[in-house]
Amino acid sequence: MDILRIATRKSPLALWQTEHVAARLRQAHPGLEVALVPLSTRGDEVLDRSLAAIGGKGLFLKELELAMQRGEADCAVHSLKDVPMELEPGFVLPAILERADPADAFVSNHCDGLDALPLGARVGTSSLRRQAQLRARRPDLQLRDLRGNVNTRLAKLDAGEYDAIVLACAGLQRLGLDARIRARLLPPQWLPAPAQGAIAIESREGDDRIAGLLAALDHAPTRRRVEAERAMNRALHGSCHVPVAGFAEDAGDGGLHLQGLVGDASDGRLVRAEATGHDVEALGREVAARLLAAGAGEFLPPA
Ligand SMILES: NCc1[nH]cc(CCC(=O)O)c1CC(=O)O
Repeated sequence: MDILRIATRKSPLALWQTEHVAARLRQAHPGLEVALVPLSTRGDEVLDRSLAAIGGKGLFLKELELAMQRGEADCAVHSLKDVPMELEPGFVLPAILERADPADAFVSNHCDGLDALPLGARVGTSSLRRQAQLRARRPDLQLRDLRGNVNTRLAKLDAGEYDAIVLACAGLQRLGLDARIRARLLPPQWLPAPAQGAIAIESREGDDRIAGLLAALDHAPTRRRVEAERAMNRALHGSCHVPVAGFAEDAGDGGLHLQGLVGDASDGRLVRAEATGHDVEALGREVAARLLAAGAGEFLPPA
């Protein structure tokens, strides 16, 4: 009997996403045995410093890729927003699942939204992208670091360390925590991370049997949208060290509308750009070029 082994991180959200992929694969391929291979990654272990500070592209991917290289797993499940713009050589993404809610969530125990926060309120997020957009809208807020998995972050909010925190709606919904979402932070004013809300499956390049099994879960409209967002981010040399946001949606005529934003997490200056097009790579590069023409280069690390 055929068996497919899926490498996964061990956080509750990663395990939910991998169980979801496993269930979809069993449904698509009756008779296929699907097993999980849970692994620790450096991104999960280093909680005391910000991800931007410890650096290292693909902090959440490395150990999973090593397991695939050693032949201990056939594929790995990721949140696509955590996958670097350039994959490690020798790996591919044969499946990108239909996108869940891409929006960021405002979570608080006493306020209904960002504008309702009292002057000088404490807001927790370690994401430079979220910090820049918070500063732009509310320069008075005190921004505080907040790391750890979704449940850890909620526990710190509940313990009173923050007046509000910002998380991805998709993660909260997957964990059955929708009730914690007090407001959705929405485009065009607030943009999510490129590919937020999309799950991707990675496998070894040239492993056509595995890629063929995984491809049954690919959702072409989602792939187009997130590829436009990632092409923009790639052209800006974006990573978790850079406050870049991007969001593509269907323009109606088979084309896509892509909005992008680059900001400064320390002073809240933002540069925005948008464009519409059919070629996702060209569209991503076009929005990146417009952002740079509008001065985004000042907020980006030297190329
Ligand atoms: N950076 C961590 C991370 N990676 C993916 C998600 C949420 C799920 C998704 O975007 O698909 C989260 C948590 C968060 O940002 O609140």
